[in-house]
Amino acid sequence: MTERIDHTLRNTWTPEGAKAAHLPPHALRWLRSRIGLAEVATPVGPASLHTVADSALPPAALAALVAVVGTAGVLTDRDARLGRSGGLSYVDLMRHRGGGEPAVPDAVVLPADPEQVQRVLEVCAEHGVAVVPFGGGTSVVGGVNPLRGDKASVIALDLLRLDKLVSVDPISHTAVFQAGVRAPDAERLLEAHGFTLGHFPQSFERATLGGFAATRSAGQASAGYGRFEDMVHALRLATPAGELRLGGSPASAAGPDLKQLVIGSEGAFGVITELTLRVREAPTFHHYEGLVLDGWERGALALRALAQQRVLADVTRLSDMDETEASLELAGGWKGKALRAYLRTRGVVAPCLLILGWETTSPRELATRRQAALRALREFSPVRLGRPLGEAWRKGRFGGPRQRDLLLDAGVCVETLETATDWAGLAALRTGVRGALTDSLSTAGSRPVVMCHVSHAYETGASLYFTVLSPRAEQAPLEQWQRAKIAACEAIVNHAGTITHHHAVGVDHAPWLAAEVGELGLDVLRAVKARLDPTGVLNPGKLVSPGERP
Ligand SMILES: Cc1cc2nc3c(=O)[nH]c(=O)nc-3n(C[C@H](O)[C@H](O)[C@H](O)COP(=O)(O)OP(=O)(O)OC[C@H]3O[C@@H](n4cnc5c(N)ncnc54)[C@H](O)[C@@H]3O)c2cc1C
Repeated sequence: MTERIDHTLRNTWTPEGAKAAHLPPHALRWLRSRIGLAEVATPVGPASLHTVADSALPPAALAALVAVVGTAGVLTDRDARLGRSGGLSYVDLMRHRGGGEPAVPDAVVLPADPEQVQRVLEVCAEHGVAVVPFGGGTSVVGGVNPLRGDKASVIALDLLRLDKLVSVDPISHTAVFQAGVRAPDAERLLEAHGFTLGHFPQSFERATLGGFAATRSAGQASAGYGRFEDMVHALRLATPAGELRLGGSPASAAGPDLKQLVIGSEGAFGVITELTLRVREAPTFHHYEGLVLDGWERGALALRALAQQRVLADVTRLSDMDETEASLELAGGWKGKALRAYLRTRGVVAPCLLILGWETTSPRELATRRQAALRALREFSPVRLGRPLGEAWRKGRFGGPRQRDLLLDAGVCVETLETATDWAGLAALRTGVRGALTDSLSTAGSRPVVMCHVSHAYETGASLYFTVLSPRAEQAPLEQWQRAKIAACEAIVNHAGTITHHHAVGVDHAPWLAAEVGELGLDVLRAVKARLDPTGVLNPGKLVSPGERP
């Protein structure tokens, strides 16, 4: 058995909270002058402040669930339920800082294997109990909100006991995992066999393999290892209508790929219980370095060249000027100042940081790939800053959520959103979303910083990932962000962006899904759900239950 996540931690990333990160005094000064941040502290409130209603699970349903998973497998205590009260978006986190009461499930059910998951779903369908599959609970789109839909009660179906590596096939380079395995545990378990999955999203420390598959996740090294859907060789899906076992061939022409229909179904079609994943030989050579390009337009051209010449590094990440400035200010001190001075001497007026990272099993492969990438970049005149900057990025690659806790404590409205489009439309999409966020969050006394980076580049286009820092409104802080998010979503669909490149649809993006797949497309998804989940118990309000566009 592997290490378990503390799900009762719903208000900070780690038990240490803001103490796990460091914001130097000059960074706070920079924030005050750049966004007009006032001195407000909004600490995490104690869990005891929340009102948690008694469990509404009917006694007959409770007894039937206990019969499947045992008494220890059904938790109805306050802390366990409050611990599955939502994901980890800004809005979720603010609910623990006096921003309103979180919705709480009526029970937490902990099946121990795929067969128990199947039987739990059958019990819930029979008793009309809504089911929210719960992996790492890191959703930032309301994916694990315990909504009841038209049911009187709801359980969080927590997969934490499905934590086993079932088998490894060193010949085919595949590994079978239960769906509740956390990403760091998966890497540890594979390391013993000389393999890696290579999936490193920023939520790596807490998220699970089942959650990655259910949301079509993309890790920081997606250029090298692919997105999560590229890694899924086969899967098992428990549904109220029975079990689906899909995939298993390296490729197939047997009709549309049903496995891909399940990947990204966000718990609305069934519960992924087991995944056969493609694994790769664990790298023995790592090389990360930093470069600077002058201006976003030149940076985007450089990325396109790398992608279309098929010489992307495994990690390829371009920050725009605002993100480069903020990274230097929030981390930098004298080093940041020195770097800026050096870049000025090199004639760079709009520094955009490019991180390139290679992970290989031979030094020769590393050298060949690196040289090919640097050759492709030459015409864009990058300033090479060497390995220390690249290695510093690698070291801090999972630090964002810790720094977020600290910024939340300091009264900052800090949130991210993401999209993608083709290269031809990328500049307009970025301008449109930046404009929407800036207009929505600007007030007489303050203006937000809207930062952007590309961390996933493809031959045909790229993702855009926005991070917003704004002074938190004293009145109605949740509405402040929700207005900005709506404005950004409208800008995304109006500029032909996808409503989500890797965070998934959940509750938050559901009103815009029709703009992407059309009403007929939505009907197709609803028809699939109706066949697999005829009584509609699975994850109500997510993916295929869109409200009106606000
Ligand atoms: C700080 C932070 C950084 C993040 N960075 C990234 C990133 O770099 N890349 C990225 O892709 N995402 C990122 N995310 C989003 C999130 O981590 C991903 O969506 C992740 O895939 C969710 O995994 P999880 O195990 O936490 O799933 P959960 O949050 O528990 O669930 C997500 C959705 O999937 C469903 N679900 C979970 N498990 C199953 C299952 N076994 N079967 C069926 N449905 C299931 C849930 O009901 C829910 O709808 C980030 C989130 C945070 C908070």
